[in-house]
Amino acid sequence: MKRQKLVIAGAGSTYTLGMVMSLIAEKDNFPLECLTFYDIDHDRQEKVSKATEVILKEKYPELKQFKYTTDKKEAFEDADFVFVQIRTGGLSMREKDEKIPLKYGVVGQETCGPGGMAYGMRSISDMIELVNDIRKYSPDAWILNYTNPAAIVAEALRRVFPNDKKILNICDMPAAIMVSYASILGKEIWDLVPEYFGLNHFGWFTKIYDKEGNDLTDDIKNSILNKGFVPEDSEIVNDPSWIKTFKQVQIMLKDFPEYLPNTYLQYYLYPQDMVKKEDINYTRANQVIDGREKRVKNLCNQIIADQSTQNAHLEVDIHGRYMIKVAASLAYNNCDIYIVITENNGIISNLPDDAMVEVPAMITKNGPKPFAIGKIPTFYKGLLENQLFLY
Ligand SMILES: NC(=O)c1ccc[n+]([C@@H]2O[C@H](COP(=O)([O-])OP(=O)(O)OC[C@H]3O[C@@H](n4cnc5c(N)ncnc54)[C@H](O)[C@@H]3O)[C@@H](O)[C@H]2O)c1
Ligand SMILES: O=P(O)(O)OC[C@H]1O[C@H](O[C@H]2[C@H](O)[C@@H](O)[C@@H](O)O[C@@H]2CO)[C@H](O)[C@@H](O)[C@@H]1O
Ligand SMILES: [Mn+2]
Repeated sequence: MKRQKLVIAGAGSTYTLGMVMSLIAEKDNFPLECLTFYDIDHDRQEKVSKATEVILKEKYPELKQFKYTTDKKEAFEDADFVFVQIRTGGLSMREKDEKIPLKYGVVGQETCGPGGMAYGMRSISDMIELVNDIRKYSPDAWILNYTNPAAIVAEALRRVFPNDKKILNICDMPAAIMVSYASILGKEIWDLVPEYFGLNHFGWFTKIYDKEGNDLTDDIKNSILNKGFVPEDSEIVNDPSWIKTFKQVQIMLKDFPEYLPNTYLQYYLYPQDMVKKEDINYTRANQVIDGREKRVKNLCNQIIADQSTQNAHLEVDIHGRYMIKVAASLAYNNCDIYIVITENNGIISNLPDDAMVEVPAMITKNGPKPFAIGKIPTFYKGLLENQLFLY
């Protein structure tokens, strides 16, 4: 099995430690030769990197090299994979994306509505620059992108790099939802096979099967309708905001019983309720700044001070694991099925060919091979087109 040269761009991210723990958990499936961190913010990246050095020394001694840099050439030369997770403008701009629309009684959310559009406008130029930089030094590397708003970023990258077939945008939300389905069913997420269609943060599960082909959709629906729905992934299981969001899935399913909704549909189906629930003086950005960002910083400080992970609560999460599983399937032609964002090209036959849709695909070394979905019902087509025509 060829060992991979991986770069993480935006390595000062709050998600990097989870990604590192997931790389360790997946080392047999996606073995690394070297790992390089790249970020434009030296100090932010250095803290995460110093902690990562300790973690890797303990848990990944076979890794040949780990380094971190703000130099593009040093970062991107000779890479096999680049995982991208940047946030242009940082969490302080996220705060504005959320608070300004709320001031006008409109949904204030980082990937939906005016805030999502503003974040999109910021992300696009950095992402285009980053892809050009990566391509200068590694024309053949796979670029797997998590940077939000993934729907808008995917659309921009499709337009600017139409011939680059090694850029793949993904989102962890369908996978995080499937972790909760798996828990309902007493199974592992990797035992489930989804049927799903939509745009990023705007889609529906139409079926969930097990690997033997048994249809488990009604079991999941009945459980949600009768017992509610809760997050189960380690990163969000105890987070009050995510608990509230998952709870809303029961209401969505009661009101729209045909398919199982992505959690983000709450902002589109109940915008005024969402606005009412928000505190304009303390939005999600504030919660993340005071929560995940501080927690990760403290975790890094603890590991660096101890030069050990013995007092650190480190967890593997679905966010990290999902991207690595997709990467492994691309690298080794595993032909696993994952939900990814890809050009429609007839997959949803009554949506435009050039739409960037989120659908299940077989992930091969030649890229994602999405499965045909055919015509979607008018209601969903209308909702999706409303979004598409905004772009
Ligand atoms: N697609 C998904 O489902 C998904 C899931 C989780 C997070 N995300 C996205 O991942 C990104 C990171 O989230 P976070 O909360 O950890 O943010 P963060 O602010 O903690 O980290 C982002 C890092 O990116 C760096 N950065 C900013 N611009 C850069 C550039 N041009 N080049 C290199 N580095 C740059 C920052 O310095 C920072 O260290 C965000 O875009 C977020 O929306 C996406
Ligand atoms: O409000 P945040 O910053 O906590 O989350 C925003 C992101 O939410 C989704 O990602 C979840 C993910 O689904 C879950 O598995 C876990 O890893 O937590 C993430 C959030 O913390 C969404 O898919 C992303 O696009 C958002 O960035
Ligand atoms: Mn997402």
